[in-house]
Amino acid sequence: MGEEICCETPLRLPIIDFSNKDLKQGTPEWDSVKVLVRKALEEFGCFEALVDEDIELREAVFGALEEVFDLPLETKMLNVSEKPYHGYLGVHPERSPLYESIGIDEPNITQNVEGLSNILWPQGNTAFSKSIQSLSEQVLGIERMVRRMILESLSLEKYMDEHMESNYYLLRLMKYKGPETTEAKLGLYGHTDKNTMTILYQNDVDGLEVRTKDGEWIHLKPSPASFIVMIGDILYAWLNGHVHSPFHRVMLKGNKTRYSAGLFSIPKAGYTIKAPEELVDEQHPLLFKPFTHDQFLGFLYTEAGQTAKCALSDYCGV
Ligand SMILES: O=C(O)CCC(=O)C(=O)O
Ligand SMILES: [Fe+2]
Repeated sequence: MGEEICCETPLRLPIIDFSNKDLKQGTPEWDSVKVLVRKALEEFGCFEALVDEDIELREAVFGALEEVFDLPLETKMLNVSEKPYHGYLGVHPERSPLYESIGIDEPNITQNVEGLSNILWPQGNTAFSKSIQSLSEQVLGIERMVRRMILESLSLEKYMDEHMESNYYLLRLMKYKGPETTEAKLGLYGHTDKNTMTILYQNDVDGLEVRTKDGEWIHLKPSPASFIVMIGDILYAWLNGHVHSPFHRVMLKGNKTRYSAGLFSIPKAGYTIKAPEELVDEQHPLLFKPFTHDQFLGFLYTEAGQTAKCALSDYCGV
C-alpha cells in the first residue's frame, strides 16, 4: 500500500509584509500593500502583519507579562478603572477559568504606563514600563497605517482626519493558564470585538482561532515577527459592511501558559458612528442606524445585549 498522502491544506490567514521601512503613504509599496490589506479585510476581517523581528523587545515584553501576572491577586486588583473592561479582569471559575487580563488606558502616554507600574510595584518598574511602551508605540503605528490604508482604498480620504482623531487606545495584557489537557479547552469564549480595530501579539503558545464567513475555524500560528490585525464591530458598522468583523475565540491545551497583548482602538465618548454616504447604495443598503460606542456598550450590559447572537444588529440594525 502506498503511503497515505495527506489531505487538505489547513486554512491560513493572509500574511502581509509590513517590514519595509519605506512603507510611506504615496509610495508604490504602500499602494501594493494597501490592495492586499483591503482584500484580506473584506474576506477574513483579519490578517497576519509581518514586521522585522525584534528579539530583544519580544523577550522583554513576554518577560514583563510573566512578571506582572505573577504578582499577588490583591496587587493585580489595584489595576482599576471607572470604564468597564479597562481594569484587571480575574479568572472567573465558570466563565473563564484560564483567563485573566490587565488594562492600560492610552498606553502611548508615558505617565499612564509608569502610573500603573508605580501602583503595582513599590518602587515602580522601569523595565516593565519601557517594554510595554515600546510595544505600544510599534503596534499603534501599525494600527494607524492599516486604518489609513482601508480608508484610502475606499476613497474616504475626506474623512481621514476625523476618523483618526475620533479613536483612543486601550492595551490589554492577557494570560491564559494551560489547562493541562490533551483536548482543547475554551480560553476565551467566541466573540466579535466590540471596538474599531484590534492588533494582537502573542508568545509561542498558539490558541487563537478565527471563523471564516463559511463557518470554518482557522487555527492561527503567527510567526514570532507577526502581529494579528483584526477588524471590530465598530469599523464594520462605520464602513457599512465593506470589511468583515470576524468571530473568534481562544482554545488551549497542554500545560504551557499563553501570553498575549492586544491594542484596541475605541471610539471616543460621544462620537457618532455613521456610515459615510459614499458607502451606501442599492447594492450596499445602510446596515446600522447611527450610534455611539458608549450607548452600544450600555446595551451590551443588558440581558438582551448579553444573550444577543449579533449585538450590533439587535441594537441598531436597520
Ligand atoms: O488572546 C488573544 O489572542 C485574543 C484575545 C481577544 O480576542 C480579545 O481580547 O478580544
Ligand atoms: Fe477578541
